[in-house]
Amino acid sequence: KEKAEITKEQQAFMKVIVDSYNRHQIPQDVTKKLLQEQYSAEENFILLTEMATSQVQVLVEFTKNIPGFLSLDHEDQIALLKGSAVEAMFLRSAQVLSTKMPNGHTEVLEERIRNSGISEEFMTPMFNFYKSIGKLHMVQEEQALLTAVTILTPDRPFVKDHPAVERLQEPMLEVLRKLCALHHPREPQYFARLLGRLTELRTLNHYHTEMLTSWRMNDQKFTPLLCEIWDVQ
Ligand SMILES: O=C(Nc1ccccc1)[C@H](C1CCCCC1)n1c(-c2ccc(Cl)cc2)nc2cc(F)c(F)cc21
Repeated sequence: KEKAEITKEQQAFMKVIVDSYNRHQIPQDVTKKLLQEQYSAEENFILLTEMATSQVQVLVEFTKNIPGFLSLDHEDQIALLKGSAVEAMFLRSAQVLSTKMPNGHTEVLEERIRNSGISEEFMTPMFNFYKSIGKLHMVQEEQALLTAVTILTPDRPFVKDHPAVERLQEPMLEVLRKLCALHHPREPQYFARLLGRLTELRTLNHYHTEMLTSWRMNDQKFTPLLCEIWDVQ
């Protein structure tokens, strides 16, 4: 009989991660701002750099609460954060877009993003990803754990002690697997589909530098933190 039920310690472990994820939410003001009006490409770019900078700070706080993360080699901690920040931002963006909104708001939000200044060629892969995340109807615990699993990806560039990261990621994947079975009992493949989204997320990683440098405006300015995290400037 498969160990289906979530044990007491797994519940405690999950609570730490979900509480931290909820505490470290990006203020939904990016959607409020975007729903207010269509900004120029310049204004949207500034909004993106502000949101992305605060998202990285929030991501660091969230990651510090992942059990065992702070006992990893310090350089590996940096490599994991640097390697997952862009994916965490796209994952968060997808979750923001798939949040239930009043009638018509999602369509307006989508329109504003399409006209934000991102060049046309990146719209399809980006919105395909957003749509595929939306179709999963993830519950909050799944979102929090999926973000933690993304951060604890052992094969990021420059990670030295892979096994140490795997040892942290494995219990997370185990709890996530049980959560998926619990919340999506009629979809036995749900967990596999969820992990498949992480592969799609990596492809967005490849595009992100070009998405930024091809933003419809000249001499894009980045914060020092974003220069660190995004391979720009
Ligand atoms: O801010 C953002 N995303 C963010 C959210 C949460 C945390 C950090 C960043 C930007 C907006 C986009 C429109 C201009 C202003 C920034 N954003 C993106 C997005 C991010 C990076 C690149 Cl390269 C392209 C698009 N996809 C989004 C989907 C949403 F539902 C959405 F609401 C905001 C979204």
